[in-house]
Amino acid sequence: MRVVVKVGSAVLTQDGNIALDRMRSLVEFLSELKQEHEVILVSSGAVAGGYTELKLDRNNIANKQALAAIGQPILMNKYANKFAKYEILTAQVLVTAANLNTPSDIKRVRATVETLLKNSVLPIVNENDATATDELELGDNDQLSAYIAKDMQADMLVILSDIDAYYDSDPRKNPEAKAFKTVNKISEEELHKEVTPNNVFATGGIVTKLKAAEYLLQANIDTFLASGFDLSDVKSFMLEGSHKGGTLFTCKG
Ligand SMILES: Nc1ncnc2c1ncn2[C@@H]1O[C@H](COP(=O)(O)OP(=O)(O)O)[C@@H](O)[C@H]1O
Ligand SMILES: N[C@@H](CCC(=O)OP(=O)(O)O)C(=O)O
Repeated sequence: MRVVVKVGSAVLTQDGNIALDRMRSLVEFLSELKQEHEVILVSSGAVAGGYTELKLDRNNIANKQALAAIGQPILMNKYANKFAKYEILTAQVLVTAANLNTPSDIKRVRATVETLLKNSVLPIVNENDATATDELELGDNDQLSAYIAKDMQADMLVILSDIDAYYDSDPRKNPEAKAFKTVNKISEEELHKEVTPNNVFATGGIVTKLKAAEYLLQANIDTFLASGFDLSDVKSFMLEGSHKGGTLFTCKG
């Protein structure tokens, strides 16, 4: 199986710093996953990583792009060091919308990624925020990870978030909210919900995760949404084949 794993800014940062313990747990999990599957990581956190070093006003687009330029190598350096402990070589793949536009653009990115995977290297993908012409052209990394999953011909997308599942209403506002275990269909109404990200560096909230899952449902690719804080559900699902927590978006069954 080829698996794309997406991790959000909220998971990778804590109290204005990169959350090293969480990153360590993530790297440990991905190293295990990589023993059984081909793995592509889509990691957010460039802007948040930049902000740990330089407190520029994040409401200004040029500042945000500059923060991403500062933060991206910091993030990659941390990943490279942590994966080296498992003797895994990492590679940075930065893309903009233009790289995923036409079949021949996509083919070129895929050739790079295929070569990395064939050589057992872990591709770490992010948007090239520093040079994107519109503000974060692709919108956010939930949707970027869905494009990557489809364009790189992956079998599955895993989204690791600051929330452990998709609920019938925002669990931070409604303590009675119930988690969905499996979702086969996403309605238009759900795709147009209010956007309520839970972190200053996060972008899309649950809506962009639903859009990503919907895009992949159309392509017959499953999406599994689980917590990036506590990896026990994603480990059970991906390593032991046991669905305990987390939401599976699938057209099968
Ligand atoms: N129905 C819902 N189910 C789950 N989370 C929801 C729902 N509605 C709103 N949310 C919010 O979406 C947040 C996840 O999005 P976001 O903060 O952008 O995370 P990330 O940084 O992982 O991309 C949750 O923490 C939660 O506050
Ligand atoms: N490319 C940006 C991604 C921002 C973003 O989409 O964040 P998130 O909603 O936490 O996945 C970055 O690396 O900061």
